[in-house]
Amino acid sequence: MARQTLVVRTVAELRQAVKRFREVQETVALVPTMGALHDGHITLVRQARQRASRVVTTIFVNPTQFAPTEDLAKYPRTEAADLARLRDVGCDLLYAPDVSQIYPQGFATTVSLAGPAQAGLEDRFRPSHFAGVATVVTKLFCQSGADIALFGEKDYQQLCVVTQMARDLDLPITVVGVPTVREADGLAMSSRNRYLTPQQRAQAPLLHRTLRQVADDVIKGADIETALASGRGAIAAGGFELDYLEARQAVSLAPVTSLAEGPVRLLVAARLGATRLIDNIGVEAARR
Ligand SMILES: Nc1ncnc2c1ncn2[C@@H]1O[C@H](COP(=O)(O)OP(=O)(O)OP(=O)(O)O)[C@@H](O)[C@H]1O
Ligand SMILES: CC(C)(CO)[C@@H](O)C(=O)[O-]
Ligand code: BAL
Repeated sequence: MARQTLVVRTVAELRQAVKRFREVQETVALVPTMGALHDGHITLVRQARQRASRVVTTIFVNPTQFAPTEDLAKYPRTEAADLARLRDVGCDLLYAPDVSQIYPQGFATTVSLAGPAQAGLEDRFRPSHFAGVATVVTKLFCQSGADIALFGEKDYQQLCVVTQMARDLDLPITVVGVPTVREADGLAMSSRNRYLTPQQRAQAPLLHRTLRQVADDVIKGADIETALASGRGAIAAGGFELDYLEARQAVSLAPVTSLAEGPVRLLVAARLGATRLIDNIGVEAARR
């Protein structure tokens, strides 16, 4: 039977609801999102249900992680449909705060960290992005008091940043990564996929195909830089504007030049017209 999904919009209501869960010794899992929910998000909620007795999903399009040139204003907002999906999957609570609940008047603190947040990659192209993410995620952790929080590997650098941040700040929460959910043709599910024209949608799976090809080449013994150079060529030939295609140590995100320094993660970001897509795979996982 589908569970009821209660909707709350203030910190006080959120705390009250979580306190009620705690009174009967429930464990609470948090799934932070920006809404426009797809099967990737729903997989996070399903995994959350397996790992905790209560699930809180948050929908908040966080302004501080968008640069002024980015898509904050046009970011898809589909709360009624999102709530229906959350009800179907048995999420207990939707926390959909107004901006004043997260950044009340006079808010003056930013959480920023070195390590994976400054490893280049997304940070090179979105320089204030991870400070915005780290700040809002810290707030959501503190406001909810959840025991665990689930994040998708699709945003791999974000997962590394949040994991490091929780460890560095002794936040009393366990961060759990969930493998990327893909369309049948390999495209990583993303709320931004809906911006793609039919022609761009047909081009988009090339990103994942190229990641797999580079991984295969490296596994067969190719030099990592040579395999990446050929991957970069394929992505450009496929009509993308490439931001980066790089190999990194999977935990620290430090640059790597050989599998011996592994585990190795391949990460890519590229644009089709105005739409920016990201993806990544583990080289060792591609062996399977
Ligand atoms: N395809 C996916 N598989 C697994 N997790 C995902 C997937 N897409 C998003 N997530 C995770 O869902 C959480 C919320 O992400 P978000 O709401 O930004 O969705 P998104 O689809 O990544 O949106 P965007 O297109 O803005 O990047 C993040 O932890 C993110 O990594
Ligand atoms: C983690 C997050 C919800 C913080 O705004 C966002 O970056 C996202 O949706 O991945
Ligand atoms: N999925 C990460 C959120 C962002 O791109 O801003």
